[in-house]
Amino acid sequence: MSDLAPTLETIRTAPKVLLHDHLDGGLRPRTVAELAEATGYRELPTTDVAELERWFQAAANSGSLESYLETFAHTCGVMQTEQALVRVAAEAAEDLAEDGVVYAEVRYAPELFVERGLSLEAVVEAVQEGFAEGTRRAAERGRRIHMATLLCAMRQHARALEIAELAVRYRDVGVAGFDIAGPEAGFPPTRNLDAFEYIRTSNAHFTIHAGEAFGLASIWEAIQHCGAERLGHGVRITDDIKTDERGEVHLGRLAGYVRDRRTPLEICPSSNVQTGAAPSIAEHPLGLLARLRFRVTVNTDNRLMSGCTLSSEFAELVDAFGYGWADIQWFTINAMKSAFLDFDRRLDLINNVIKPGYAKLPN
Ligand SMILES: O=c1[nH]cnc2c1ncn2[C@@H]1O[C@H](CO)[C@@H](O)[C@H]1O
Ligand SMILES: [Zn+2]
Repeated sequence: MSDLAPTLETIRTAPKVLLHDHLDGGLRPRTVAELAEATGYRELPTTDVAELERWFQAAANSGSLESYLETFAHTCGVMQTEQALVRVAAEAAEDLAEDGVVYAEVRYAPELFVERGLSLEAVVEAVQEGFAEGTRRAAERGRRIHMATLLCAMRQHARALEIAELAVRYRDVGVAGFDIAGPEAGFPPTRNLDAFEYIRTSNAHFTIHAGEAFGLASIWEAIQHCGAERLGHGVRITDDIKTDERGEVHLGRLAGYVRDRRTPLEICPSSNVQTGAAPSIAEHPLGLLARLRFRVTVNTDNRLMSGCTLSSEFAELVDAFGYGWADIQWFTINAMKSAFLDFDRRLDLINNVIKPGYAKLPN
């Protein structure tokens, strides 16, 4: 492994794994503008591409999850046709592959794309077609990426069981799991118990956005009542970790449980700073959680709203915490171990793509 400190440029060449990325939070700014024009969406704050890019980041930089989420009205607004969905999904696969991501689970809520009459099935099929197309185009440029899909239900709507059924119905064609997203405060995960039970009894996988805008109660419900396999964000688990006067760290029972069970935390540093879940990257709880050997993974959440890539998230962590290549490989293998992919294929990616990739980094 290279002795040189990782830089944005070299991180881009290393194989990476992404578990938490929203399709409707990752559009290219130019695509938002072009799709608005093509589909007759008139609500954009501006049609100038550079201004639009700045607008999304500034508007998402709001300090609260609720106002952060308002920016999605515009991305979802331009994603109401099959063609638009195919294009957005294809570009997502291409952009991730170009950034050196070798395995990605990209999520979205099908119920947000039915305003102009698409069925939930048509939405899923369009996105799968786009992922296949983007994967093909990336391969032509010598980039291999495996794209998997997670279907989200929105916490504030009451369609979770229906979306869970959809996820199971499409599991053999690339839908790897289920999630709930949207505002956390006031919408505890237990409102959707029937959906989670359906997923579990179908031997399917799910993660839950929990411990981002709301604290321990949300994480506890997600894990102990719903049976979540992973936590979307989960950063508020630090509310159950105390450091005493001597500097010794003590885990409460829930934090201990999460660490003992190796429950993966899908941490998204820049997004957390924007929504106020963390004060800054340098003070982000990821540093403590990684030091305590929680199963930490690094993710983008919304590349458009945060103006980030997975590589830029790692580069920020390198600056803030002094991480080296061994740490980046650790986060990457953590993510690959936690993926909703068959065990033999996870092992294959770890042994035949990730480890050799880090072994031959430039030095
Ligand atoms: O960090 C987040 N926390 C909760 N919900 C989110 C986050 N980022 C995006 N979404 C929500 O998930 C939907 C499906 O992709 C998006 O439309 C957005 O409303
Ligand atoms: Zn998210």
